[in-house]
Formats: sequence, structure tokens, C-alpha cells
Amino acid sequence: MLKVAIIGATGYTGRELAGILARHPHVQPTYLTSESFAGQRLSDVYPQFRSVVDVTLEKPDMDKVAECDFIFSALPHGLSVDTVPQLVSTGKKVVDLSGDFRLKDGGLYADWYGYEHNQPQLLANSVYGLPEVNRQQIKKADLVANPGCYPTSVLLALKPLLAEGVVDPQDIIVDAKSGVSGAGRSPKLPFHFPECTENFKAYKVAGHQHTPEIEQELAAVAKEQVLVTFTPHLVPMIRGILSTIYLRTSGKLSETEIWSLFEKHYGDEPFIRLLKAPALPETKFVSGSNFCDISLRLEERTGRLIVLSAIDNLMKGAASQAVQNMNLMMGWPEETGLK
Ligand SMILES: NC(=O)C1=CN([C@@H]2O[C@H](COP(=O)(O)OP(=O)(O)OC[C@H]3O[C@@H](n4cnc5c(N)ncnc54)[C@H](OP(=O)(O)O)[C@@H]3O)[C@@H](O)[C@H]2O)C=CC1
Ligand SMILES: CC(=O)N[C@@H](CCC(=O)OP(=O)(O)O)C(=O)O
Repeated sequence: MLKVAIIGATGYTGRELAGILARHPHVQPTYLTSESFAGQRLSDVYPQFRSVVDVTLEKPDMDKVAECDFIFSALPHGLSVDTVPQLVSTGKKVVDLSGDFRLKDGGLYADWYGYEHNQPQLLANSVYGLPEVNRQQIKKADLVANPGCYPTSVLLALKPLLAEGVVDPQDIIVDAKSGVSGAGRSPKLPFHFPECTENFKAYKVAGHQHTPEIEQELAAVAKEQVLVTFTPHLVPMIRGILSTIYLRTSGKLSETEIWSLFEKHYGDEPFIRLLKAPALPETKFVSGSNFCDISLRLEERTGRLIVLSAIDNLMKGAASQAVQNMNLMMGWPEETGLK
């Protein structure tokens, strides 16, 4: 069994990682870090881990991290940019779940994340960890930037259409809804139960940090500039993302022909499930899994194509996708420990 470190194991994604790794046949969660709970066991913080992961949490010590075979970092963005370089310098492979190594243009961090990025070399070397797009590069990577939760749901829904050039890349509208666990475990007023329950609201309209990430990765697929209007919403449920995406097609393809493009791109993908009409994606049916469920409708009356996708933000949107990336980086079958 290989030893795995989780930096930030007490957060929601760190917790999911610990659970997946505890069931993985080739690794064990060995070195788990926390600032606030150091000295306690993970199973004290999350009692579901009693007699499953009883590892004592420690403040990060790079010598101990270096004794592990693989490293996950699940710290907030803005903090990872300082910590990940130290993790990479251990010489071990790293998957970072934050947004700090996803944008190739480091200058974008000031506008979208509110800090100046000071690691241009690592930014250039990191590989964007969406296996359905970058599988071959991920296999060779030392640092994988695990995608954001919303971008995962959007990029998987749009990859076949942008790759085939059958939609207008300048006219894409994403209407996405997320459960509250997307905001992490640290208490913040908008996510306090009385504030968000019995409520449904948009947030960060025309300014969400995932917008440049979505545009960057779609442009890489389309091989031209892509513009996206992205509006996220908060739904009073714990987990899950549903994205509804509106597109303009050339008008030449039928729904069946568009569907066949999805089958061409995703026929062999282990974690994409294409739902034929009348089925539509629902967050409940991907909860706790690494699946992304996708469906589409061509509205002939308006000529709009509507694509829908559902993921679990903590799983395909974060922890299980990170393990999918680890499997690729370590040369194991991609589905190991995930199905
Ligand atoms: N939640 C989600 O759906 C998704 C999250 N992500 C990204 O993954 C990363 C982890 O997310 P998530 O698990 O939700 O976050 P949480 O807020 O739940 O957890 C953050 C972790 O970092 C630790 N930490 C260490 N130093 C600090 C600090 N100064 N401030 C706050 N926390 C600190 C926290 O706890 P401790 O104090 O014990 O050390 C905890 O272990 C983030 O970058 C997030 O943006 C990506 C995709 C989806
Ligand atoms: C509901 C909610 O607040 N969701 C988070 C998504 C966080 C995420 O995916 O993390 P990264 O910032 O690492 O990409 C948000 O909108 O910021």
C-alpha cells in the first residue's frame, strides 16, 4: 500500500478524499493535516471514520509529507499558491484541488481571485486535470490542477460541441446551481442555515472566478476564443451541481445528429452517462459518485440547443476526480477505487 498525504484533510473535499482513499486498493490515507484540529484524530472530527481512518491530524511538516508517495492538497485558494510549491519540491506527485494552478495566464489571478500570482513556472508546468480532455498529459504530470466544480459540469457538457465546431463559441449561456457544500466547511454568513434554507439566489453574477477557467479550457478544445456568460446559483441542498446551458447551433444538425457527436466523444468514457430523452440529469442520481450525467434537447421553435449536466460537486467536482487523476498519474486503471 502506498502512503498518501492530504493537506487540509478536515475540509469537505479532504473528508471525501479520506473516504475514497480508505476504500482504494493501492493506497492508504497516511498523513493528514489540519491547522485547527491538529492533535485530534480525523475520526474525532468526523465520527463516520471511527475504526476506518483513525489517523491523528498534524500541522503540515514537509519532512513528513516527503515520506508519503503521493500528495493531495485541499486548501483554500490563495493559500495553496504558497503551499503547493513546497509540496512539489518534495519530488512527489501532487494534485491540488484549489483554483491556484488552473489559469495559464497568471495575470488573471489579480482580477478574478484578488491576489497576485507569484509562481509562473509552476503555473506553466501544471496540467489541467480533466481526464476526459487531458488524459495523456495527466499521465505524465507532476502537478495536476484539479478542475473547479462548476467548470467540470460545464466543460463535460460542452466538449463534443466545441471540438466539432457545431455551436457559436461566442454565444454560450450557463445557468448553474450548486449545493451549499460547494462553499466549504468554514462558517460564512450567506451559508448559515437560516440565511440559505427556503431560499434560492444567484451570486457573483458576471464576476465568478470560474468564468476564465471555463473560457480557457473551452478555447483549448475549440482552438478559438470562447465567451461564456456564467451565472451560478445557491440551492438549499448539501451537494450537487446542475448546469443548464443554452447554445446557438448552425441550424444544420438534427438533435439525433448532435446526440451522435456525444456518443462519438463519450462512448468509452467510464464516468460519463449520456441520458436519452425523456430522461434528464438530476443531482440525486450522481450523489456520492464520480459520474457526470448529460442530456440535451434541440428546441426547434427557437433554434436553441439546451445541454444539461449533473455532478456531485464534492466528487466529480473535486475529490473523486482528484483520485481519477491520481490513478492516471500512477499508471493504475482509471476507475480504481471509484466504482
Ligand atoms: N467544496 C467544493 O465543492 C469544492 C472545493 N474545491 C476547492 O478545494 C479546496 C478545498 O475545498 P473545501 O474542502 O470545500 O474547503 P473547506 O473550507 O471545507 O476546507 C479547507 C481545508 O483547509 C484547511 N485550512 C488550512 N489553513 C486554512 C486557512 N488559513 N483558512 C481556511 N482553511 C484552512 C481547513 O481546515 P483546518 O483549519 O482544520 O486546517 C480545511 O482542512 C478549495 O480550494 C476549494 O475551492 C474545488 C472543487 C469543489
Ligand atoms: C456554492 C459555492 O460557493 N461554490 C463555490 C465553488 C468553489 C469551487 O469549486 O472551488 P474553487 O474555488 O476551488 O474552484 C463558489 O462558487 O466559489
